[in-house]
Formats: sequence, C-alpha cells, structure tokens
Amino acid sequence: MFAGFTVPPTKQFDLGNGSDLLYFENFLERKEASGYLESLNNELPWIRPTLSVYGQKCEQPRETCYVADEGLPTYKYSGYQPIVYKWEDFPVLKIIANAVHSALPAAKFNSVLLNRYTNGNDYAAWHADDEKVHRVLLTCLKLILHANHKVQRGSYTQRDWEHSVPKRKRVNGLRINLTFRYITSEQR
Ligand SMILES: O=C(O)CCC(=O)C(=O)O
Ligand SMILES: [Fe+2]
Repeated sequence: MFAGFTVPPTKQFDLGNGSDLLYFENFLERKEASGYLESLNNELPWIRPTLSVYGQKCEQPRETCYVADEGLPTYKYSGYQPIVYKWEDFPVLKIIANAVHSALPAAKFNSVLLNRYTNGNDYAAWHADDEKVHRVLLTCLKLILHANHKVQRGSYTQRDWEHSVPKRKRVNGLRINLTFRYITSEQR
C-alpha cells in the first residue's frame, strides 16, 4: 500500500478492505531507542485523564500526551479532549517524526498520540479508533519504544480493527507507544 520504503518491512500483512500491517524489526538502534524512551518519559507532560465510558467516569488506565499541527479539527475520545502541544515543544519528537518520515516518505501524518504504560498494570481495553467527528486515520504508525520495533498499521487498520494492550501482571517495565495519525474532517 505505501510505496517507497527506504528499508523494506520485515513482515507485511494485507488484511483486506484497505487495511494492512507492516512490521519493521530494529527500526532504531537499541541505544538510540532507549535514549528516546528516556527523553519522552522525562520531558513530556503526561496526564492520566478522567474518561466517560458508557456514562461512567473512570480514570484512563495509562497516561497520554497529544501533539499536533495547528488548526486541525478537535480531537476528542471518550469525553476527553487532550491539550494540544506543538511539535516544537519537544525536540525529541521531531527527531522521531523525521526518522519515521524518511523511512516511509509516502505516509502522511499531522499529529501523534502518545501512550505511557508505567508497568503491566496499565492497559488499553479493546477498541477501534473510529471517532466520528474528525473521522480519518489514513495512516497510523506505532512505534513501540521499549521493544524498538515499529508496527505500521496502514490506512483503515486502526479504524476497522479492534486492538488492545492487555494487563501483564509480571511486567515491570515502561512502555511508550506513539500513534502517528492523519486527522481530517473530510468524510470518507
Ligand atoms: O499503546 C497502544 O499500542 C495502543 C494505543 C491505542 O490504541 C490508541 O491510543 O488508540
Ligand atoms: Fe487505538
């Protein structure tokens, strides 16, 4: 689906109906990845928001930070509207975004939602990223830093396929996930 890789994906799955999944093993050098992980962990203003799910208030079981171009349609999920930070606020994010962009020049994104899981008690319940208002997730790039691998879910994968991060009682380590998104109000 996305032509023009500088390095071909390690694994590639066509999921049908405009969704695909590309897996890049060792996308970053291990040392580089742990440096980014540390900077993101220490420098970002992480928030554990209160969400409304089926009319119930609950604390999100992971922390979040949202960075986007100016002037995009409002991004909101489960009754929560994240603070919009600028790319310039966090130099490390610009470096990661540039690395992603040079590996996949055809993949467009204008925002990134980051999720921080402090340990295996934090989780993301099964969901699809199918928010109706701004609608389009053309491209989602997931860069999971602790494992130093990048999974790209192309086109509609994130919207049409449910996904989750389950609790893992025996996991003590930190996990930071970056989902690069293309947000637009155009209906598709
Ligand atoms: O951390 C992950 O891999 C999942 C995050 C996610 O699905 C989301 O933010 O929509
Ligand atoms: Fe998601």
